[in-house]
Amino acid sequence: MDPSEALTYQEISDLNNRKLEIKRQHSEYVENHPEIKEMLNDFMSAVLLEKPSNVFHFASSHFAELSPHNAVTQSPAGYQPAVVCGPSGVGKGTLVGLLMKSYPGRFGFSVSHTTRAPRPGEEEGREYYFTSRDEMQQGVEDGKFIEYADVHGNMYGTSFAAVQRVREGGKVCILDIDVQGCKNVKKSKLNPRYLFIRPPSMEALEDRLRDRGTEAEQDLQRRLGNAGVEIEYGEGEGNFDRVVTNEVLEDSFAEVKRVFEEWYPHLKEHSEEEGKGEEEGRPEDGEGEEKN
Ligand SMILES: Nc1ncnc2c1ncn2[C@@H]1O[C@H](COP(=O)(O)OP(=O)(O)OP(=O)(O)O)[C@@H](O)[C@H]1O
Repeated sequence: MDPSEALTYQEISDLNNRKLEIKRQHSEYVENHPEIKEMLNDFMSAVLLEKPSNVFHFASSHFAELSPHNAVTQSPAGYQPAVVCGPSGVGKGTLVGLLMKSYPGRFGFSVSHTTRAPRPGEEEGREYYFTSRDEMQQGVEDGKFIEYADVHGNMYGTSFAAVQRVREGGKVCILDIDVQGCKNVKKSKLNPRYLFIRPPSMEALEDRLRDRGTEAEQDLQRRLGNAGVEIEYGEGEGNFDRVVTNEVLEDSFAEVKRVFEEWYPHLKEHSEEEGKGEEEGRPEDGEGEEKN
């Protein structure tokens, strides 16, 4: 080789650094997307089970089931669910409530399972599916839950079947969840759309939580303490399909509507006027019961 073509020490070192940086970015991406390994493992298991003669054909139908295009065009499984995630107090519930009002009958919430006893007035399958700890643990072991948590000695969780029921009703199932729940959803096979709502600043977030007045000081501090890493995760490359900053509510809601109409074009056919009075109910969590 012509010595003039050889790389300088500096160039080699730059190349090595670039290689390390790319490797780091790849690992970070894979770590933030546990569904990749899950998907590949699933594919491998399906191949070994079926032993197809044409692996290319088999792969194309196996992965076609996961494609967002298939999911949003109304397949027998219904519309692809949507995760709305963000730190506590950012305005997820407010924005989701406005969405439901704007598109009556188009969205639904899944009914969670819980091991706590029903309260007076609560109905099986309306507020919750009430179950025993043994039964719920068995369900978790059998992979029936998308996500679950143990809160103050009771288990709560979202089952695949509950989301499926909303989809079968022809509605888009919305999962209004925190970052921890979102990470669990990512480990599951649900394959939803992911929207992250971020606050314009930590000060604005604190003001909102204080003005809402639903948490004691210690709980409020805990929520604010978690918000920093949650926002960092929300802004992380490739972690969410879309990120919306909730500053002026009117503007952020207009943006959220644009995102949803892009994801679910059938929403454009529906106006607020059409379904007046047909407001969508969210299963109430019950007073003082806080799962995050
Ligand atoms: N753009 C906004 N500007 C000012 N206040 C807002 C805005 N959006 C929501 N809020 C207010 O902030 C408070 C928190 O909103 P909300 O309860 O919807 O948050 P959240 O993200 O659902 O919280 P959590 O996860 O704790 O349920 C509410 O009092 C709401 O009215």
